[in-house]
Amino acid sequence: MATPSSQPVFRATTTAPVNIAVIKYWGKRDTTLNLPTNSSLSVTLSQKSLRTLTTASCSPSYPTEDTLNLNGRPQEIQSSKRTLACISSLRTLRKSLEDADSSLPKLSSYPLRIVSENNFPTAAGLASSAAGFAALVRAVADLYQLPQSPRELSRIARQGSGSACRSLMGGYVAWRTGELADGTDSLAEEVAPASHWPEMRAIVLVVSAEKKDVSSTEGMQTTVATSELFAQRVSSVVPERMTAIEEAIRDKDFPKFAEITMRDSNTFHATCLDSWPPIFYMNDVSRAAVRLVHDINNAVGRTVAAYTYDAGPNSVIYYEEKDTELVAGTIKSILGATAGGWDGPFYEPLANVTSSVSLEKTDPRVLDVLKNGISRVILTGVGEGPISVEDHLVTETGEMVNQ
Ligand SMILES: Nc1ncnc2c1ncn2[C@@H]1O[C@H](COP(=O)(O)OP(=O)(O)OP(=O)(O)O)[C@@H](O)[C@H]1O
Ligand SMILES: C[C@@](O)(CCOP(=O)(O)OP(=O)(O)O)CC(=O)O
Repeated sequence: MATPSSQPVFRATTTAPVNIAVIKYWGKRDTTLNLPTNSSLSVTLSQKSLRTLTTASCSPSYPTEDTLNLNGRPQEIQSSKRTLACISSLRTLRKSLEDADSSLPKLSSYPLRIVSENNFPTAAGLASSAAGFAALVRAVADLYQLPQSPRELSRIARQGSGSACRSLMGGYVAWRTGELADGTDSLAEEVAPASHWPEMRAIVLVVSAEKKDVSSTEGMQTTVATSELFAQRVSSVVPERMTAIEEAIRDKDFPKFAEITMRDSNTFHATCLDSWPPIFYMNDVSRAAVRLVHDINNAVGRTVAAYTYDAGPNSVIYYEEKDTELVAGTIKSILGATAGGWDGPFYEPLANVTSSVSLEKTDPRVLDVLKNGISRVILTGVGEGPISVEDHLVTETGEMVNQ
């Protein structure tokens, strides 16, 4: 795939983070535009542990079709309406810049070569689509030197995967459902930067890195069509929780943040169970982690930990740095220091942690299920949005860098 050196190759590379919602997006009111039935709110996680790296490049010398290579494998993007929708919106914005300034190179007319890698399992409930589409949109927008803000770009990333619109920003991010039929007001916005509440930590208990049975897209449509609980979630439960959790974030009120987070995860999974046929994302290991978190909070006498589950069995447990020993230390005492492959940017401080909460009231079977069921533990925390880097996955002459 060598490119003649006389032809220029334009490149831009970015990293993008995953985000884990504390008020869940579940349900679409428009499947083509990918518009949600309710607002949602997430915490962007540090890219020191989980991140997508994407290079967008274009050249007049590339073969005619746009291409995307993910983790070393060519993807069928011509049949991926979502990827095509993102690329087409970005190209239209570039074209209008070129129409207004004839001195600009005609990048919008060149084929794109996009190369991406996720440093964690794809399609396994670790929000790869969120980081992946956010990185794709940010990288192409940078390549095209678009002036649009992350908020404006979130409208485009949303078409790739709803949750991706929240990964264009760091910290605490809301995706407002919007009211307009064309979706122009359905955008993500930063509620607070990571620096407002940098003490927020997250421990990810990887229960399964397998591809899940029911995709989020399919699962949420079944829920919208069949769950009787769902209407109430959308009309009153989520709007009240959005207001309350934004107050909790503003006041850095962890117990309030934690209760809303756990309740919203539970309500979301209740609507899955109430779907017809029912959808199960949590399993015995997930439920054991729920029990553990409640036991830790009871033993400590205040709420120090909050679980949440996406469309899969993996637990994400939020806590504040000051409670690292009580939360991460206790989990380490159950799983062992090395069992489960602990890693992440916040692991080092845990190396010497010995104290933990007494779990004498916890059913020993819960501890066994956790010990046997968790394959990996990632210690991370709130982090920044996409970062522009020079670590290109496409060479100056347009070839893919060997990964
Ligand atoms: N780096 C990437 N670049 C472009 N697209 C990606 C990238 N990573 C993932 N995707 C897209 O996202 C899809 C996976 O999304 P899916 O929602 O099934 O899983 P997930 O996001 O890992 O899990 P969940 O949404 O439940 O947390 C992939 O099949 C691919 O189409
Ligand atoms: C449970 C969730 O993680 C669902 C995420 O759904 P997706 O964003 O993956 O769905 P699509 O828009 O169909 O791609 C909750 C959340 O992240 O808010």
